[in-house]
Amino acid sequence: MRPEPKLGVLLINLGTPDAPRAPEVRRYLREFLSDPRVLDISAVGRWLLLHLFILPFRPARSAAAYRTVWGPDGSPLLHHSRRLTEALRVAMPDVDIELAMRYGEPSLRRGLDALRARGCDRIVAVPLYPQYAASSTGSSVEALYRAAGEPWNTPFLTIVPPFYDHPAFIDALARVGAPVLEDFRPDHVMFSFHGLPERQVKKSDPSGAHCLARPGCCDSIGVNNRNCYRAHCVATAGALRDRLGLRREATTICFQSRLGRTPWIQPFTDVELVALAHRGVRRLAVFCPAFVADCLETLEEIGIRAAEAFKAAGGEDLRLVPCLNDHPVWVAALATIIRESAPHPRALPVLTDSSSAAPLSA
Ligand SMILES: C=CC1=C(C)c2cc3[nH]c(cc4nc(cc5[nH]c(cc1n2)c(C)c5CCC(=O)O)C(CCC(=O)O)=C4C)c(C)c3C=C
Ligand SMILES: [Fe+2]
Ligand SMILES: [Fe+2]
Repeated sequence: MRPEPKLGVLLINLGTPDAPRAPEVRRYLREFLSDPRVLDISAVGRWLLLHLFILPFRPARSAAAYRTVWGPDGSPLLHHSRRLTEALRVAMPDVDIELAMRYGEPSLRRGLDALRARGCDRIVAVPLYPQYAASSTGSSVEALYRAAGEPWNTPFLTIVPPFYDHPAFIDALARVGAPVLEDFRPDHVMFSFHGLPERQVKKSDPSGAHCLARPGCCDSIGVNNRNCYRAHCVATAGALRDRLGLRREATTICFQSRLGRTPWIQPFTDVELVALAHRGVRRLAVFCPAFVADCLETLEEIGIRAAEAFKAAGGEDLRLVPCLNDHPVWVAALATIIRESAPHPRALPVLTDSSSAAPLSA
């Protein structure tokens, strides 16, 4: 008798260094920034940029930044991702769940092997990036297909698509954020997303004529910008703003964490912070809805550095709204998102001798 297909879930996040020290950060950055989807320039250009300009200087600086947010359980990104995995195991006791990272450990290969060892031939993979970017989602999916294709008996994959406007995701963001806004009483709310080179946004536009071609190109999603990271971010921010009942004028959408001299998508978080303070905003709350887990980019870049910059420009206080992490509403929302994508063994009617309405042979 054919065994019941066993479903496994693989949660995938970006990855993080093993320790907040220059050698470990260098190893992490080398793997991350050697990815042609991240530094999408010629192989020679990437090698030169990495080895002449980034790896000699950035690891020490980034390691110092990591040290300011490193906890007793290590990197916040890994810590929160592990806790989410544990909580999801409790919420979905009928499936096996593993965590994997695109770069570093636990690797995609390790996660897939662990699921296979437990008999999971069908795997639902969840890239934990709400908005699509070729350098985050695309890279994870490409590496997943490669790793899944290595063994003799390949698993059968279903990949959860970007969930940037999924009502359960938006609702979770709102439920985590609302008590913070209630307590902090900001006079302005910022939605700060990870940035992306403009070139990468344009490459996701199959027409080559829509993305970043005119102001407002990201205000709605159609066939040409359906994979546009910036349009996904605008959709997340708009849905969250509406769900929280905020006025458009009391909010700002912006993009943080740029690297190098190539043009990155605008407006920039560090510029907007100062402009808001100069316009008289005193209390600023910041959501980071591109990240489901708190990490260096939220805790250090916004929680520490942006807060200092805002106050130096005349602001009174900046409050970082925590990421979804392992909050119970997010765990429930993620379970919903996964169940909606999971292949149901009997989702499609199968015609067999016993189930077919008409006899096979008249
Ligand atoms: C939200 C999804 C992410 C996209 C898209 C993304 C693109 C992207 N990132 C870099 C460069 C760096 N990012 C770094 C950290 C980092 N990036 C993301 C997510 C996305 N990146 C996360 C979750 C983190 C935090 C990891 C952690 O350990 O906490 C870093 C490393 C830190 C540093 O040295 O500043 C770099 C570098 C590029 C170039 C890029 C797209 C082209
Ligand atoms: Fe990044
Ligand atoms: Fe766009």
